[in-house]
Amino acid sequence: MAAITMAEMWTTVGSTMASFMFVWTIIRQYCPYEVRQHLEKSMHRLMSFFNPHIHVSIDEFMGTRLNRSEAYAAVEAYLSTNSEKNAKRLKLEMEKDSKKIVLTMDEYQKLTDEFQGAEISWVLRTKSPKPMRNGNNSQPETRYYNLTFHKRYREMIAESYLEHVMKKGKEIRVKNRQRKLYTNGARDKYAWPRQPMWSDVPFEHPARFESVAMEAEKKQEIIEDLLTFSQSKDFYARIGRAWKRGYLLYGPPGTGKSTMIAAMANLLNYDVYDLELTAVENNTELKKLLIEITGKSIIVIEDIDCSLDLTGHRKKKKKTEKETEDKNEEEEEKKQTDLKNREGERFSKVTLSGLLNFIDGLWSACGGERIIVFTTNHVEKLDPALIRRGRMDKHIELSYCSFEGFKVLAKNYLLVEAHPLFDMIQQLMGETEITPADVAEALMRKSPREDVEKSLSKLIQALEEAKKEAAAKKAEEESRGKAPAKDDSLLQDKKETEEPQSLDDGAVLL
Ligand SMILES: Nc1ncnc2c1ncn2[C@@H]1O[C@H](COP(=O)(O)OP(=O)(O)OP(=O)(O)O)[C@@H](O)[C@H]1O
Ligand SMILES: [Mg+2]
Repeated sequence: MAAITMAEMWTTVGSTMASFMFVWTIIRQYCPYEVRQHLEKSMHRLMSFFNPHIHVSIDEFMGTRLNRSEAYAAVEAYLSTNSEKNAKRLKLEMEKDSKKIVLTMDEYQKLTDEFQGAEISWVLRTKSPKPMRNGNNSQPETRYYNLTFHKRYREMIAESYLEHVMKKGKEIRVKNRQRKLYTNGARDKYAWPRQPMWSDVPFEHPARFESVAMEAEKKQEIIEDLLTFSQSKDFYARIGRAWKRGYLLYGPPGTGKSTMIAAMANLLNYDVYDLELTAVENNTELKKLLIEITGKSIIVIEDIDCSLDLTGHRKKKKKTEKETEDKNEEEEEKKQTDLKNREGERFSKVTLSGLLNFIDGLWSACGGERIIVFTTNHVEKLDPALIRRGRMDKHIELSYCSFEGFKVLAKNYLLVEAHPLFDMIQQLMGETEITPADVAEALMRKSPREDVEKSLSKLIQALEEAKKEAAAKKAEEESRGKAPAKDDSLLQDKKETEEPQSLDDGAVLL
């Protein structure tokens, strides 16, 4: 008897639900949008009166459809790890600028999360946009995440959980994003519509610190320095300094300066902005470029000594030299006008002070978390003001290959850690200088038949040649040294008339 009553009850519930759904479908179809909205709102109000749960919605777009909400993207990333493990209906997505495919929860899939003892549930829903006045509904549905939790956790969710979701979500997005290599050199300034200040390509350099030939201790010190910097947001805020750090990489060509920059970017997961100073017209343009640079980036100025004449040295003003100086200035002016007029000639007015402002003036703090790297083959040519600590905080010399450096390359290129020929290589390396680039070239396999022994022999040959060359050069220098040094006095005079100039240098002509 009871079973029959139960069955009857379910039939009644079922038919009531069916009637309700039927009526609701008719309402949805035939009721004007405003009435429907009104009914929905009233229903929500009625339900929330009895419901102990709080709902928070996070829309995909803010204001216009063009702005995808940062919060939505962060939630999506945060939930992606949870979805991969727990959701049954997933969607595969590959976001613009992301190097990884992401599995996100599908619409109406529910996911639960736990935080400080609270159970939180997330659902991805869609909502139809408001129809236009003419009744057309051309806009697609928009998505939003709905977050539900019990009202007793209200404060905790608002104060800690949402912050936790945003932080974790942003971290995941940074990890998954496709890093970029930007350059300012390839822009046509007169093109219309205007081209962006920086053009970019995906940054895919494979260099790693493990493969950089360098003494282990020195390498470790650089790695620690970089990691400490990237984790010191609070420290920099506390001491009142912009969150940035300058590195000066110097050494002969082929010693791994550019390779190290790529390794730095890969270690920290930063973008790289390769700033071509010769393509920057003036300080204002430099400032504009700087504003566009986002955080988590390495700004690189390669061969700073060649980029601009930024040494800041100028002739001493002696009274007796006044006339010559005037004449020189006239000539210089003429030279500049000639250059300006020459078709296609670039005229850069980037000054040393402009560059210094770029590095550590008021403008340097915008964007946050950035590393500035200068590379040069001639550190002695640079103005001390440019590379003093605080601007270029860490000076790293990359020099000729040491035996320890060679062992890194041998392990990397030949997969060997020891070999009978190593002793001979060590001895030769103590007698002559060879760049890591030359060692790498010798160790590079040129045919499938080349084995370890052959590669090491090629290196020994390269070392012997380098030794011979160095001996020949030394002999030539010695023979020149014996000849009367006719230019020495002149050189001395020149040195005396030069002195470091203050930073208010004028325009520099390229
Ligand atoms: N320290 C190193 N460790 C590993 N490989 C190196 C190292 N130095 C040079 N190489 C190899 O030599 C090549 C040239 O090196 P890289 O371009 O980094 O030199 P560089 O110091 O930037 O030279 P330049 O001053 O001419 O710009 C790289 O492709 C790399 O394979
Ligand atoms: Mg280089």
